[in-house]
Amino acid sequence: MKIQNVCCIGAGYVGGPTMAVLALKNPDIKITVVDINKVRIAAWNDSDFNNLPIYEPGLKEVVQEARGRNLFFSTDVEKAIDEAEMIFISVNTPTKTYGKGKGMAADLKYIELSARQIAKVATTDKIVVEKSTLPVRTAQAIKNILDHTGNGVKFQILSNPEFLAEGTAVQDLLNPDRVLIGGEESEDGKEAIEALVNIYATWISREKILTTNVWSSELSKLVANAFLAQRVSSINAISELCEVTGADVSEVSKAIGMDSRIGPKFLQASVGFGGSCFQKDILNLVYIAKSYGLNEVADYWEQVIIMNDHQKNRFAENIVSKLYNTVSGKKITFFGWAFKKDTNDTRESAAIYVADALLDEQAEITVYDPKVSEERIYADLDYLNTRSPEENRRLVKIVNDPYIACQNAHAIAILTEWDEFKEFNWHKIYSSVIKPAFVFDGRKVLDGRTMKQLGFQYTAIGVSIFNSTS
Ligand SMILES: NC(=O)C1=CN([C@@H]2O[C@H](COP(=O)(O)OP(=O)(O)OC[C@H]3O[C@@H](n4cnc5c(N)ncnc54)[C@H](O)[C@@H]3O)[C@@H](O)[C@H]2O)C=CC1
Ligand SMILES: O=C(O)[C@H]1O[C@H](OP(=O)(O)OP(=O)(O)OC[C@H]2O[C@@H](n3ccc(=O)[nH]c3=O)[C@H](O)[C@@H]2O)[C@H](O)[C@@H](O)[C@@H]1O
Repeated sequence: MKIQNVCCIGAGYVGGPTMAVLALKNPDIKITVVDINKVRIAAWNDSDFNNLPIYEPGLKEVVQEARGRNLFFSTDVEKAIDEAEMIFISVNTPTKTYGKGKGMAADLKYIELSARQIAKVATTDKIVVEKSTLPVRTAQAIKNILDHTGNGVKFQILSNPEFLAEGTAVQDLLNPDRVLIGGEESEDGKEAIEALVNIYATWISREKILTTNVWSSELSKLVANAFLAQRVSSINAISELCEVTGADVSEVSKAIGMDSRIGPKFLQASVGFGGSCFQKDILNLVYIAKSYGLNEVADYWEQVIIMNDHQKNRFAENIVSKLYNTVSGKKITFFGWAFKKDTNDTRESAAIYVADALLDEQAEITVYDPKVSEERIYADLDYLNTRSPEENRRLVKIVNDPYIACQNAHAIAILTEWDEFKEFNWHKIYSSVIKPAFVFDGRKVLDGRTMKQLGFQYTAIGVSIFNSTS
């Protein structure tokens, strides 16, 4: 089966870049990405490619080439569904904030709405592809909704989870470790799988395209994120031990990572992992395990989140204790607000929680982040509901110049590992801050020895206070 018309519901961090690359590599397939968010669609269609709603290195160039040729962004959801032979569902699946499973389970209301909309509009047979990250067995629910439309249309459901990481989305899409496609084991199922394999095979070698049953595919996505987050929590747990024993966590990471069975990636100690998915997907995994009565399994994975919360808290506590047990009325400069470098995404960023803890202690915070907007930072703080929006605006200032951000600061905290922080004129910064000049490096981006030579009281995650050389 040769697919000629594809629709993707959801023009977010996954739908936008994924479909842009699919369109780039399949110029003969018409791909329409739809969203109910008019502002987002307008930004995808902006004549200035610098105004795309998502910042990802290389994305602008891909959209520039494909948009208007075979890639389209639209708010006309029904038309795009009707015309498509294959429909990707790439809507958000946040943690539930109400009712049963609150704070743990995935909220599938946007998935259900998408399925209902497909059921309502479809007049020809469709392949529906789960691109969003979903609890295992969601395909069953989608199939139930679709199969009860009563209009004779046949649907095949595939699971095709996305493994891209933000900041490297385009590279990850162009050169993925693997593509995973789960489908029904029937003849129709196999045909649907093959149709999707063919789309990816235009640029990815077939050995990297893995096909499984639907449930393995759905579950593998949750498990992949859980394993990755577990590595971060594991090394972060060790970072605390390093701080009290004189070991240096970077040296430990290197030493263990050289064992080919462990490997060097994802062993970077930090102020805690953020991002829209790690926490949400592990909580979802925990919820699923509990719902099957697998309490030990649930407890095991929950510990990854507990450790991550602890890491964020202790970073904030350390700042307070080093600043003579009070930050009340003191200016703390944050370098970085995004959850990692090279993205403007701030969802679940450690910076939000560290800021909240310091604001509780009556600190005044000035933020510099090269990509995150002022509105976003205030929205993140307002969302917590810890204090009024007016209070957040009074206590938190956002500036575009890192040197102005540091003037008269009592401490500088590094929350995101932006490369440019290494290139700053730290000598100039030293002269403008209040002494002793404290720097708390939550990402280990700076060279400890140089910082100390410049006169800073420099503390980094996972480095012992007794170890003055690193
Ligand atoms: N952000 C990431 O790096 C990754 C995310 N994922 C998964 O992909 C899914 C999507 O994530 P993001 O793209 O980050 O979310 P997002 O929030 O950036 O985008 C989702 C979009 O779907 C739209 N939407 C919701 N309901 C709709 C409907 N009924 N009709 C039309 N549009 C609708 C929203 O307006 C929004 O623009 C989630 O399940 C997430 O877990 C998977 C891999 C990576
Ligand atoms: O499902 C998802 O949303 C995606 O989640 C992660 O991607 P992402 O969250 O974009 O970014 P990561 O590079 O995984 O980083 C996540 C967080 O962990 C932190 N991290 C990562 C690695 C590390 O060694 N140390 C560390 O603290 C990062 O700073 C960041 O806050 C996964 O890497 C992707 O494979 C997956 O598709």
